[in-house]
Parts: sequence; structure tokens; C-alpha cells
Amino acid sequence: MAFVRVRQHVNPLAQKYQTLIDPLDWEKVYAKPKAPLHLDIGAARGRFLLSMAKIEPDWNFLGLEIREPLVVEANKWRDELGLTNLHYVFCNVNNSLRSLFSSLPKASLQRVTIQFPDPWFKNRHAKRRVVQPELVTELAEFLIPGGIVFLQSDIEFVALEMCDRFANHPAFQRLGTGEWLAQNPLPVSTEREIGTINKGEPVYRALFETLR
Ligand SMILES: C[S@@+](CC[C@H](N)C(=O)[O-])C[C@H]1O[C@@H](n2cnc3c(N)ncnc32)[C@H](O)[C@@H]1O
Repeated sequence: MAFVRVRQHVNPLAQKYQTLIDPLDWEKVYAKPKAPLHLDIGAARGRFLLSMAKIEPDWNFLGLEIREPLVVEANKWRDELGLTNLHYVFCNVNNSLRSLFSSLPKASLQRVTIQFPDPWFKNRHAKRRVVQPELVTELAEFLIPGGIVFLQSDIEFVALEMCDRFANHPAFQRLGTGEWLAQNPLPVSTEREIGTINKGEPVYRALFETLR
């Protein structure tokens, strides 16, 4: 499988990423549009979802990614494998969720993963980080009661900031003891997670649930 070469980071605040995305026609996207939906934010090359879609054929999987060539490539691999429960969309997740999900069958969105989002280390770039309070509010609106959000990062301050933003929203409660999770509860690791573990570096993980 040849990999397309792309820029490592793009600035989500740049003008060209402010275009609003059209709602999806879910009947055309998935063979079973009413199946539970797992959303992966910042899907990159999409390998995590590709494996998940094979393991859980009764779920639908949606990957959102701001680097368009990766999305084109991931959808090509999906087609080659004939997976009808997997789709990738090129968008800026910070301005697209509401439009994207306005047509979503009721009670579909059940699981969200945000894994190793770009850290944007400098304070003056903090607004470029994916988990902004507005994103948390939108997820609270569309997730079912009892829906799950799984967060992980290799940068502790990013993990802490993500956790604070979910903990500060009244719709979410953190699961577990409040310590970082020792294990990934999902059956597939992301590319970034495997790289981090192979370097012997820590991974900071947390689970949140929407109130029932
Ligand atoms: C460090 S990579 C991690 C990829 C994958 N989740 C993993 O764990 O291997 C973060 C990904 O999020 C994407 N991303 C960053 N900001 C985004 C945004 N506002 N909307 C959509 N995708 C975004 C980046 O382009 C990049 O592919």
C-alpha cells in the first residue's frame, strides 16, 4: 500500500478551512444508516477505523480529517476492501459537526474517539487545538445518553486540557477513578499510539460518558 505524502500540520483557523460542509445523505453513505455510529476526530490515514470497521460490522464508522489527500486515500482503501460501514470526510471538525449531523438518524452517535490530537504547544496557538468548548457542546448535543467519549494523548497537558473541557460540561461525567486509564478499552490502537508505546513513552487516556 503506497502512502500519499502530505504536510504534517495545517492551521485549522486558516481561511481555506472555514468553508462549511454540506450535510451528508446517510442513506447513500452506509449500507445500514441506522446502525450505531462511532465518530473518530482527526482520523489521519484512517487505519484505526479501517480495523474497527472490520471487527465491528454492526457499527458504522465515520472519520473526520482536515488533510484532504489523506481522506481521499482512506476512502480508496475502504472501497478496495468493500467496507460499507466506513466513511471518511474532509472537514474542519471545529466548524462542521452541526451541519454534518443535522441529517443524522436519531440516536445514532454512540461513541467518539479523539486520539493524539495535534498539541499546538504554544499558548498563542491554543485556539488551533481540536477540543474547544464549542466542540464539547456540539458532541453533547448529538451523542445519545450513555454515549462514550474516549480521549488519549502522548502530551499530558493536552490530555488534561481535553479532560477539563469535558468535565466542565454538565452533560459529561468522567468514568473510572479520575486516574489515567492504564489500558486502551478499544480493540485497536492508533498509529500514533503504537509509535508512542514503541518509544517507551506514556499515553494519557480517559473515558467520559454522557449522562443517562
Ligand atoms: C497527530 S494526528 C493523530 C492521528 C490519529 N488519531 C492517531 O492517533 O494516529 C492528529 C490528526 O488530527 C487532524 N486534525 C487536526 N485538527 C483538525 C481539525 N480541526 N479537524 C479535523 N482534523 C484535524 C490532523 O490533520 C491529524 O491528522
